[in-house]
Amino acid sequence: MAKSLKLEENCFLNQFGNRSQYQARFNYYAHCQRPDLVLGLKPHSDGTGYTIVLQDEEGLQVLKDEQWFTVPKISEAVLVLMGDQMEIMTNGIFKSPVHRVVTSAEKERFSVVVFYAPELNKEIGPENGLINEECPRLFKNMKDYANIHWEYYQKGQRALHTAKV
Ligand SMILES: O=C(O)CCC(=O)C(=O)O
Ligand SMILES: [Fe+2]
Repeated sequence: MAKSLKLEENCFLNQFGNRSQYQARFNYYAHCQRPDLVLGLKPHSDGTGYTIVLQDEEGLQVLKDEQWFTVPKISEAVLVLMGDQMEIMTNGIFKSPVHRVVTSAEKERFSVVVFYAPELNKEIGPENGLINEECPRLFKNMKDYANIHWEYYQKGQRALHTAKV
């Protein structure tokens, strides 16, 4: 990811720190008789650096231009979703998408999700190499963004605006 932005190869790894955190969540979505009324998971963006998703059935949807797009099921493929903290570190270049999980009347669904986040109490912020006259700094340096994200998540809101300059 750093190379794709012509940055020093370890720059994001350095921001995550030596004690960066991996957390795994195993999700089970039962089939549901009223998928028109019931979501598996409400719309949100992740407060992580990035998130790795393995799904056995379709159901995950990503919001783009006010439309929901279903992530296709590709066997043996993992999906990597950018989280809010990568949006901050890339000064808004990599977008942390709003996503949700819908239910199905026919199929149950399992997913394994790994959340990768910077170490606790580690300051992160936009890479200097991505800030210039044309692209001014969009985000502040922050510590423990995941905690702020969680407070907003519980209210069904995004937290990214709290990191804006
Ligand atoms: O179950 C999934 O595919 C995604 C779950 C998810 O978005 C999350 O746990 O944050
Ligand atoms: Fe998520």
